[in-house]
Amino acid sequence: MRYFSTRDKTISISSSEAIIQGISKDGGLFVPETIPKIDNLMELTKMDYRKLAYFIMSKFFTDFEPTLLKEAIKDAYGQKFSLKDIVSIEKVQDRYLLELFHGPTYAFKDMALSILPRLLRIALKINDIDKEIVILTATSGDTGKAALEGFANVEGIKIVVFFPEKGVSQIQKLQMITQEGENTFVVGIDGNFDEAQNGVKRIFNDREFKEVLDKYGYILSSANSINIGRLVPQIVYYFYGYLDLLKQGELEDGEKINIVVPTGNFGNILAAYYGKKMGLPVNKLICASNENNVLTDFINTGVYDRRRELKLTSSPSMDILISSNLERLLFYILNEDDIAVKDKMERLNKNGFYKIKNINIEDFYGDYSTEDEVTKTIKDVFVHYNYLMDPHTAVAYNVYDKYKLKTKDNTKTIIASTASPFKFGKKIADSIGLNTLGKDEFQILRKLGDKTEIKIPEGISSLKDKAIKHNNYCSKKEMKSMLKKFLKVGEIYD
Ligand SMILES: N[C@@H](CCOP(=O)(O)O)C(=O)O
Repeated sequence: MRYFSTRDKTISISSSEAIIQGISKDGGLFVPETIPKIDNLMELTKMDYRKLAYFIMSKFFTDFEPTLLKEAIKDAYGQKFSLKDIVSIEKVQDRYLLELFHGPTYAFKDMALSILPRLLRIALKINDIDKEIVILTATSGDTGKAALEGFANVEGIKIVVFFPEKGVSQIQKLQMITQEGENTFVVGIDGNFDEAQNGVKRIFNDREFKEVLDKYGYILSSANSINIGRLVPQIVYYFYGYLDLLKQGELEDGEKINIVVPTGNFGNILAAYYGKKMGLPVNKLICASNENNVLTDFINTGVYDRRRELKLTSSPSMDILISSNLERLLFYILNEDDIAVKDKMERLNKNGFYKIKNINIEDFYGDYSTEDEVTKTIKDVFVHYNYLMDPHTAVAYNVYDKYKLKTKDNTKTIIASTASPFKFGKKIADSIGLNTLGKDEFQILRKLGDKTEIKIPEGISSLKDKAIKHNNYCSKKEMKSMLKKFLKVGEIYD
């Protein structure tokens, strides 16, 4: 399988090269030359998560030696996940919540970032590269910790995470700044996620700086879903969720489902889109946004317009106005026209918006939730169904409620449940009516655990006593110099 850039199909590289590069040198994202097809789903119901992961990933990562890929999958989806089945499906009201947060950092990002480090190391060997990889990551809260956890103490790799200092929850911040590992570097920036992501992309596109890094034996890669090595592992759990419902007799073979995804950078829902194109029987992909509803507007009007104020909400991982992975969807809805994709991306970069005439995007439905609707949903679902969900999942749950009201569509529906509620303790506690006045985050978490009789995840409660390991802060303009300081590269280090 070869991989093209969404902006230049003459760029054709292997899957291992695409995983190493992360983002194409022309700024585009790598897409597979064809999307493999899967039929006879009933056959796959016999597979456990790891076997299914291999079955799917091996179709995309075709230059990976089968035994090495199997070994990477076995190591990745092991004891770091609290469930033998890695994910779980919970029926709440009339829908199925696909819980993706039983990994080491309690967010769905673990599903891919548990294996990306292993894929990267194999990819380096395939391409006979003996340089040190510097993983550059911009996070709005969940990716950062999942990347740090995945890459910490991995030989030959350094992991650098930039996060919006004021744009993540207290637990998300603590998870990152207490990260151990000499090869880890965490920096809070004075901007928002989009500025962090733009800063990372600027560094990726800085040819001169990359030559300097090369002189010091470094090459850059990405842990964000712009990396195909992040996207492909995220396809697996949508098949797994469908097959689990098939096994349970909740679905007939071939019966179509809707999939609702709380969406920010578009990597998670795009994985479901790939699943649909591969043959997963999907009716609608419901893209659920918070009040940063740039994607809702795009899906409904064909206009992508980031010229609006970025709102800080209770679902910080979705506080994004530049959804990077939408570029891959554009590639398909523009009939794989790389020139057209390049033009739209340049317009977005220069003018802040672009328009797709006669947009053909019937695979998707878009809507959003206000903060008040999120609060009400968290409370109502807890009170009526005794199910506690995090704010991102509540966005998806509420958007699905509105979808059903509007369309009267009764297709069975999976909702991606993307994070543990205990990463957002104050919001959840306030939503269900607990008194949090004058209490610190850990007192609130204890109160929340007592009230709901849910055990606080060990990795969250233990943060209370963890030492702060990273105390770095910079302006969005100083990201490159912070990186140079960490890597000890550049004139002063020559
Ligand atoms: N929601 C993300 C933002 C980056 O998304 P990614 O899927 O491209 O890593 C976060 O939590 O950082």
